[in-house]
Amino acid sequence: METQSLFSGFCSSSVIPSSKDPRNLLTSSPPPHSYPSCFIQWNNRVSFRPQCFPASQRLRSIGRLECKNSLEKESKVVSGKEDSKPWVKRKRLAVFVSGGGSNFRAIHQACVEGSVNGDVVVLVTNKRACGGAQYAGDKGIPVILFPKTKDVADGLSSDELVNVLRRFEVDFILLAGYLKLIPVELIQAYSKSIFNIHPSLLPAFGGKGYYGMKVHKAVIASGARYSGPTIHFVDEHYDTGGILAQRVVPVLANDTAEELAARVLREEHKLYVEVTAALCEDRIVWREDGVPLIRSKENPEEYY
Ligand SMILES: Nc1nc2c(c(=O)[nH]1)N[C@@H](CN(C=O)c1ccc(C(=O)N[C@@H](CCC(=O)O)C(=O)O)cc1)CN2
Ligand SMILES: NCC(=O)N[C@@H]1O[C@H](COP(=O)([O-])[O-])[C@@H](O)[C@H]1O
Repeated sequence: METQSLFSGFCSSSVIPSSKDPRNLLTSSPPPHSYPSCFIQWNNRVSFRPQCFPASQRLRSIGRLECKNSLEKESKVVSGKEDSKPWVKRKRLAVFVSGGGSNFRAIHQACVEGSVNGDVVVLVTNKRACGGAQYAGDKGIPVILFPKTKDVADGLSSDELVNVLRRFEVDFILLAGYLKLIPVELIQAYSKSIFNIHPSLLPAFGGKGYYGMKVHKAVIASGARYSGPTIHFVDEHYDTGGILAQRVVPVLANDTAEELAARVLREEHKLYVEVTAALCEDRIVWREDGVPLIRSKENPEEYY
């Protein structure tokens, strides 16, 4: 498999191509001052745009790129984890963030440590300098800007994003603090394969306008005695997809929104790793009334 033809992605130490010809995408020569239009450049970091690759050049498989100053080589995920669960293909994950990305980091670390039978192969964000994008860059995970807006002219369109995620052979999409509406094109392309974590017990305190601290302030103002994270399937509206998992935390009488947010976030990290592990082990099942359940890893006869 020709490395040059398959180069894709992001490396903070990437040596930028001296020409648009994909075969010369990787050189050891010093990067040109201005990058070809197919590369997204910010904070001395670069990512790629799909125009780099002729439509005929389908990327068959993309291991994790090891960022090197010399010629980069596409490398399989060398972790020995591939045979940790030989009966279940390691899943390829795309994570979408808009902020600090603590849920993204928890999921990535669980993948690296082996508790999740998967790999984060691409990060998608609408905020190029957010903490999640910084972390991805440090870990050599390709970063993609989405959506394209007047302020983010180098963001991808919905169709471009679908194509790029297909090229990365993404199995599941995990939203983790992503604050833009996922378009119907992506939902149709990844049916029952897009998940979101929301910081309240849906259906309460969800929908347009309910994100971040706004959620926790509303919970406290309501007098609710309990809150907690919800992980749900993503449909075309905010927070209305089928609920897959929840955890409950108390709301204390003197809680500030920040204290409640921190308590919920700690549970989010645990819950998202647990659900992602189940996803990557094909343990999601559908009850006859259409409610999604998780099959227990310890006791396959039990569901929750
Ligand atoms: N198609 C879907 N897209 C998204 C979903 C979803 O369930 N279906 N979940 C959200 C995440 N989310 C709650 O979990 C959420 C995010 C943002 C908003 C919101 O009101 N956003 C504002 C804009 C905020 C900004 O740009 O800073 C808005 O749309 O006016 C509500 C809920 C991710 N996408
Ligand atoms: N409605 C969407 C929403 O409010 N999502 C929330 O944004 C935070 C992202 O934190 P993180 O960037 O540290 O993972 C999380 O608390 C998540 O539940």
